[in-house]
Amino acid sequence: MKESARQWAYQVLAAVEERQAYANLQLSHVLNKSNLARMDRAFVTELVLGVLRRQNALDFAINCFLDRPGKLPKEIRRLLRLGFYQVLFLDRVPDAVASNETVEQAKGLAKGKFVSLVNGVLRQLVRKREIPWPSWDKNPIDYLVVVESHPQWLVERWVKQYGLEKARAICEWNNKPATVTLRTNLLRRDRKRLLEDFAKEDVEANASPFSPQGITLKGSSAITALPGFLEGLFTVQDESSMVIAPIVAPQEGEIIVDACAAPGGKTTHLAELSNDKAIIHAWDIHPHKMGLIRQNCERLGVKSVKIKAIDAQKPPEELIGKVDRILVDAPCSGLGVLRRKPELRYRLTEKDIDSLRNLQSKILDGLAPLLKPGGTLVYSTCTIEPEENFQQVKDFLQRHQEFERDELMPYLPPLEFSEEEKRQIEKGFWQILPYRYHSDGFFVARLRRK
Ligand SMILES: C[S@@+](CC[C@H](N)C(=O)[O-])C[C@H]1O[C@@H](n2cnc3c(N)ncnc32)[C@H](O)[C@@H]1O
Repeated sequence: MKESARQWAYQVLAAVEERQAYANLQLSHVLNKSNLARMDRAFVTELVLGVLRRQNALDFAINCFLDRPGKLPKEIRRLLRLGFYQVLFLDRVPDAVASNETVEQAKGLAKGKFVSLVNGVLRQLVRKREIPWPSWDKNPIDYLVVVESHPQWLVERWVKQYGLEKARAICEWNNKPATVTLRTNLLRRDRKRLLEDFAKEDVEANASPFSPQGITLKGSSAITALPGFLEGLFTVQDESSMVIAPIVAPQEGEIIVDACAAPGGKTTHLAELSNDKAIIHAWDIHPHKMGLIRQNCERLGVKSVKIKAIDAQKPPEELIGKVDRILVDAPCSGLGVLRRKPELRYRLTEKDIDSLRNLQSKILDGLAPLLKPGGTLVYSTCTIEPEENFQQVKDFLQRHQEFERDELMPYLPPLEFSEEEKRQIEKGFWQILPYRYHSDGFFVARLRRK
């Protein structure tokens, strides 16, 4: 039987929902197995990420056409989400094709019992198209929950923390497709030359303002097929993440700890910035992630990294007082990267934020004694929750009077900071909101042992 992009998309969505799989990992797993053409692969990706980004809106629309929405079996709802997404959000798929293909798929689900319901609901949608969406002016919270598909608790949290307009900007940004950005491997190329290599191969790419190593790609490219991938001339990294290693500012000959390192994006950056001549300890609690760090180091030709499975809450005692710089790129709720991981918003709860906050403070406490006097501690997360960020740092400084905030501005890229950002940066930390620079959301603080 000919493989269909829609069937693969359904399968990935089922794995995300039933087995709590990560959509991006499941997509690459499934696409590697399939014999789909390039365009069809892009279509599967678009369907999966699009349906996850718009899940609440799709459910709201589907429910408008059902008498008893609660009775709809899960697999039929999943299929209808796919059908509705194509009709409501994809201009290039004709309505008739979207409906017919969805009805075809319904024949293979729930013993074909819902074919006529699926058919009826989709025909009505195509005919009527009017969905009574909540209005931004009358009920902004419902609007963000339904139209922008974010859970109520999160919307309320962001509105309280950031106000309505910013919360809306964050939610809207989370539903945009993510761009691909690369970091030039300074050990092997400079950015100008890499951009020239790309231009010769007709790969559209631009220099990023975030980092002298950063490159933004136009459109979606298969990364492993880009010129220079196998030779390790670059690595994939979001622009916000590229900001962190320069803040650590590693120097040749120093002892550096990257305490939460896997898969090694920032470890290899630290190695590049120190000309591969520092001693970089790359730790992560999960032994199975060691291979990822190793692969990245090998492909990029990095030799100065010592990889070990270590719980950063209990680091080796022999390093006490010996380390020049520590990076804690902490495990966090990841709420700054929802455009890359759209399913996360439906999985996280406020309790998760509390337990992560606990873990983060234990990791910071565990690592603090390793630093030499005058040493640098950089704490970063890819979330925008104050408890995991500003408050975490404030609490740490309360508990550890031997630490103080350090100057941050000299280490930052030359962006046009808002007044609010400048005020933060003066205090030694910076919260990047995801829509602000069209990047991932990130937080970073630079501290110094007195
Ligand atoms: C945000 S990710 C790190 C990303 C990485 N720095 C990079 O740039 O590629 C956080 C990492 O912390 C690790 N982690 C969680 N708990 C830890 C602990 N107690 N000690 C060390 N690592 C931990 C997770 O396994 C995860 O790989």
